[in-house]
Parts: sequence; structure tokens; C-alpha cells
Amino acid sequence: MIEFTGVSKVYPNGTKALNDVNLKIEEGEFVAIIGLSGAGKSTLLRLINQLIPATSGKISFDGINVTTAGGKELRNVRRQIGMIFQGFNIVKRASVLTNVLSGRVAYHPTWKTILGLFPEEDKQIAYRALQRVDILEKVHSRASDLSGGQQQRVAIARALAQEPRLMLADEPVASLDPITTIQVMDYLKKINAEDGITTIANLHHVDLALEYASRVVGVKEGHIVYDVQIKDIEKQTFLNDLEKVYGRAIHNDEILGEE
Ligand SMILES: Nc1ncnc2c1ncn2[C@@H]1O[C@H](COP(=O)(O)OP(=O)(O)OP(=O)(O)O)[C@@H](O)[C@H]1O
Repeated sequence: MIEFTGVSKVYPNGTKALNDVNLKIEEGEFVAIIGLSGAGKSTLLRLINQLIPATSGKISFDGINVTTAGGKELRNVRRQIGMIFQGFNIVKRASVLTNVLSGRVAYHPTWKTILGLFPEEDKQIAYRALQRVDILEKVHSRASDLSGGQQQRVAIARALAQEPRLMLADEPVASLDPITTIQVMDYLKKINAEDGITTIANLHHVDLALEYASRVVGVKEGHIVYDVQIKDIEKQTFLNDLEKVYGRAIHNDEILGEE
């Protein structure tokens, strides 16, 4: 579904964030990207929907070269990719419904969406998306009145309303407490399992990666240094392997479940 071939990213200030990355992700996978702060995880994620452009190499999404796509073709790719951020990125002064309906904008002419003219069918899609994350009762609340975990669920509902085939989650739980973290990860996993939506999540906690992902990819200094299918590995082997990614062993107190 997604293929990186020799992809590098150098930011305008000269920072080499990714260096000759080759990576293939198949439909339906739940991939956790792990690595130290600054390793290049966010860059890797954002290249997929061209939030940032690659410096060299090729990224394809279902055979479409997104690195050269523009206009209609790029819009078509982006429509299929939902995105969730650490800071939720929802419009706080707007209602929950308005936020979720914004996931539908790519399906309509801009002038209609600016005027808030969404067809009834879209509202039904938004209600269903909110139901999936058990927050339908908040549909008319102002987003700013919700807790962080609830706001992230609204963000997931907005991404779902887009009817995506791929979900990119950039540190989706980094701002949440451990209990809310589990809830949000459970929703992402459920959506991946039930809808077959391919999911790629940057995660700071390695035990979340181990528990929720089907595959873990480790990034270090812009290179992919680790790539494992979770079903093929014992927990202790996985923890030992993390030295390749973090440059040192992981201690028990760095694991969420041990906090
Ligand atoms: N817009 C930018 N301009 C210049 N350098 C950048 C920019 N964005 C990221 N970088 C640099 O690129 C490198 C990779 O950053 P990236 O955000 O991809 O890492 P990360 O693994 O996601 O880190 P974190 O876990 O802290 O979010 C870092 O050295 C970072 O400082």
C-alpha cells in the first residue's frame, strides 16, 4: 500500500532528518514507529501525505507517486489518509459536530463547506463516527469543554468521517494520562481490526508498541534500524533488541505499565 524507496529529507536549515529510507507497508497493518526524540519519526509520517515534501527518493501510495503528485491527484490521496496529532488539532471554539464534519470537506466544493453546507448523509457519517468512539452524547458540546482524551476521540471521529484507508497517528497519546492512553489506543486498534484501516502510529512508549501494533519499526538518526513483526518475537527479545533503536537497554521504569 505504501512504499518508500531511497527516501531522504533535508530541512531548509540543513538538518538531515531521514536518510535513504526503504520501507514497505501492506494494507491492514498496524505499524508502530519508535525511536528517540529527533530520530525522524514525525518526518517519516508527514512525508506520506506530503505535509512535507521529500528531498529525494520516491513514496508511493497504492501505486501513485505522492512525491510528484499535485492538484487533484494529491487531494485524492490525502482524502484517503486520516491524521491524528499529539495536540488533537481540533477547533476548540467550534462544536464537536462541526469538527467531525470537517473530515468531510474533501468530498465537497470549498464554497459549500465554508458555508457549513453539509448534506444530511454527511451528518449521519459524523454521528456514526462519534458513536464508534463512544462520544456521540457530546455531539453538540463545544470542543473546548471536553477533556484531552475526549478531544482526541473527536479527532479520531473526524479522521473516521473522512472514510480513510490509512490512519497516521503522530504521538496520539503523548499528551494523555495512562488510563486515557489505553482508551485511545483501544479505539485505534478496534478501528484497525474492524475496518481494516491501515494504521501507522509514532509511539514513545515501547510497551504500547508491543501491545497494540502488529509490526514495530525503529528509527535512529534518520535510518530504519529495526523492523519486526510482533507475532514473531518474544517480549524479552523485543526489549533486548531496543538497544539497536535507543542505543541502550530499556529499563522497566520506562515502560508505561510499570509507572
Ligand atoms: N521544520 C523543521 N525544520 C528544521 N528541522 C526540523 C524540522 N522538523 C524537524 N526537524 C529536525 O529533523 C529531525 C527529525 O525530527 P522529527 O520531528 O521527525 O523527529 P521525531 O523522531 O518525530 O522526534 P520527536 O519524538 O521529538 O517528535 C530533528 O533533528 C528535528 O530537529
